[in-house]
Amino acid sequence: MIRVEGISKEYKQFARSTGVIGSMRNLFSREHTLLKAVNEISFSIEKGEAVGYLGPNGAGKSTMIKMLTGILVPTSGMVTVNNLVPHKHRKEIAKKVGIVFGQRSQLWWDLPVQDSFDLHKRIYNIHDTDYRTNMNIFLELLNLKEFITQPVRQLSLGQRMRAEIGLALLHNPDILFLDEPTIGLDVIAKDNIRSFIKQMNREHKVSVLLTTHDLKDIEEICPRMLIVNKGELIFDGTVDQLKSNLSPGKLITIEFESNPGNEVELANADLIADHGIRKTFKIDKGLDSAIDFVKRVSKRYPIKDFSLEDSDIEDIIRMYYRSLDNDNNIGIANQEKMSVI
Ligand SMILES: Nc1ncnc2c1ncn2[C@@H]1O[C@H](COP(=O)(O)OP(=O)(O)OP(=O)(O)O)[C@@H](O)[C@H]1O
Repeated sequence: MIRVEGISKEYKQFARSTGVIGSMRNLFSREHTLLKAVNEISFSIEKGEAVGYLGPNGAGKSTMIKMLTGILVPTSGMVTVNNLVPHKHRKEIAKKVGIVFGQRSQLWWDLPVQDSFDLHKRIYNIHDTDYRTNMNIFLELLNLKEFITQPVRQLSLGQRMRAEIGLALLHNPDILFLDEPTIGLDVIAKDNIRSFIKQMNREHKVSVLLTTHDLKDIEEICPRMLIVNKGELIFDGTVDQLKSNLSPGKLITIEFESNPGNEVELANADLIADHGIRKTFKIDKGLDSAIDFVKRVSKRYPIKDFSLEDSDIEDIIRMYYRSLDNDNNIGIANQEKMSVI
């Protein structure tokens, strides 16, 4: 469905001098440097997949979405969406994809929301039956009925985003590109948007490619994620793979029958919180060693209860991004690069 082969995008970045003399100089000299915003990236996305596209600021995410939707022309490499080259077949591609840019609107600002949907129907030549079916779905699931007659400029951010997503899906596209769809939304609005996107993906088989800084978006919607850094693809795998490869460990909280003091056997574990009979340990490896640890401890000290916690995905990604900054990607990032890509 989406094929990206060795795609790169270079931007010319012009050096601009400041001050009056500098401004005069800018008129005549156009010195520039080349920035590789996307550097030889390859991946493919199959029908019905939901993929998160993740990376620190400036990693090249929006640039990739713009190339996939035909807004930008790649400097080199091949990209096809439904076997079409996006920048050469913009009209045909537009019929097959829906696009939502969190920071930009596709709705008509001064018109009631309904008018944007009616205009979209005409532009995309949507059949009356399809239009009615989809409008009914969106009125209910996105709760558009709450504000469908209001001008777009009067909508809250959450309402506007619901309308944007409905509009992007009105012509039954095969693929939905979302560039930071939950940016600036409150927790409830984010939840609503996520469950709607998930439903469209799972039930209607709309493929989804989503860029975001909110890892909950990825966790909720996308079983697979691609991570980019400085234009390069550095991870392609599932959220669970990333978690198990990078997880700093599991936390085990044990409630003892009585306080065992400092004598608890600590092999393979760090004591990170000590509240007498309740102690929390961090285990470096996976689930097996955590259970082994509990078994071992329980043989020597009577245990009332215990609980296991995974590291939060936010912690894992934070650690991953930090490792990218260190030692030119030596360490976790490179191990990951080798083991997953
Ligand atoms: N039109 C442009 N001209 C020159 N440089 C650009 C242009 N657009 C983007 N860039 C540069 O390309 C790099 C990648 O930008 P891009 O917007 O794709 O990153 P991003 O991952 O979407 O970032 P963010 O998470 O901050 O939105 C950045 O260094 C940016 O400054």
